[in-house]
Amino acid sequence: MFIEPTRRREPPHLRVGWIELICGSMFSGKTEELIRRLNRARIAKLNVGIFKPSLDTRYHDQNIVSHNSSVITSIPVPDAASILPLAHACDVVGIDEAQFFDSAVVDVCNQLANDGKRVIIAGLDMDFSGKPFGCMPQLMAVAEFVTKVHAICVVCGDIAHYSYRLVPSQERVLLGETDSYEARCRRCFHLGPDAPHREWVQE
Ligand SMILES: Nc1ncnc2c1ncn2[C@@H]1O[C@H](COP(=O)(O)OP(=O)(O)O)[C@@H](O)[C@H]1O
Ligand SMILES: Cc1cn([C@H]2C[C@H](O)[C@@H](COP(=O)(O)O)O2)c(=O)[nH]c1=O
Ligand SMILES: [Zn+2]
Repeated sequence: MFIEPTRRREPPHLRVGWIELICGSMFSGKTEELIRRLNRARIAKLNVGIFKPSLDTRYHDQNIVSHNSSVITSIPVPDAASILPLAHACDVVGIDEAQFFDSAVVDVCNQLANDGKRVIIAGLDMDFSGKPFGCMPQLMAVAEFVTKVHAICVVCGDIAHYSYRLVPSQERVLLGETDSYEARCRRCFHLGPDAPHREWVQE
């Protein structure tokens, strides 16, 4: 488990910020981990701002919802630059679905951290074809802390780090859940549609 660096309450001109990146496949717990860290920052009575790309309206316009139904309210923004003015008064800035943001998201995170804010940003590191997604590689490079979380392969039960697409679309952006994606390990990802899913085992 990630142990948060302590944030002392220095005067604003002495504050040092940083970037924490949470990455992994779908169903790996990125959103749960983001919500956990943001809730703890709120318990510490820090001013927390939470943002997501307005493109992602899967469950709710404003809420960020994990696959396990943890919820936190966020501000949907059309692009990364829109975060800066909205985060002005924040001590901690949370950002979900980083892979959908434009390339300015890297500068935005750097500016926020340079301004003394703790930035916690979560996103898919690979798309459905196993290629690095959007600005995630750049974010990994500039973040002080990178946490890679893993799902469970629904085919064989091993650790999964791929998001396998179950529908034929080749579009990079295709919003969806278990209807269109499943978590798979390296071996089962490459087995494709013929992967033999294990049966449920009754105790
Ligand atoms: N294949 C899977 N592996 C692990 N967790 C899964 C899987 N399928 C569904 N889940 C659920 O998804 C939750 C994680 O959801 P979430 O934080 O939204 O993940 P992410 O943001 O990485 O997609 C887990 O706690 C678990 O309840
Ligand atoms: C792999 C992959 C995923 N997506 C979409 C599917 C979901 O709507 C989000 C990821 O959500 P999560 O919080 O990580 O579960 O991204 C996509 O558009 N393209 C892809 O290749
Ligand atoms: Zn597997």
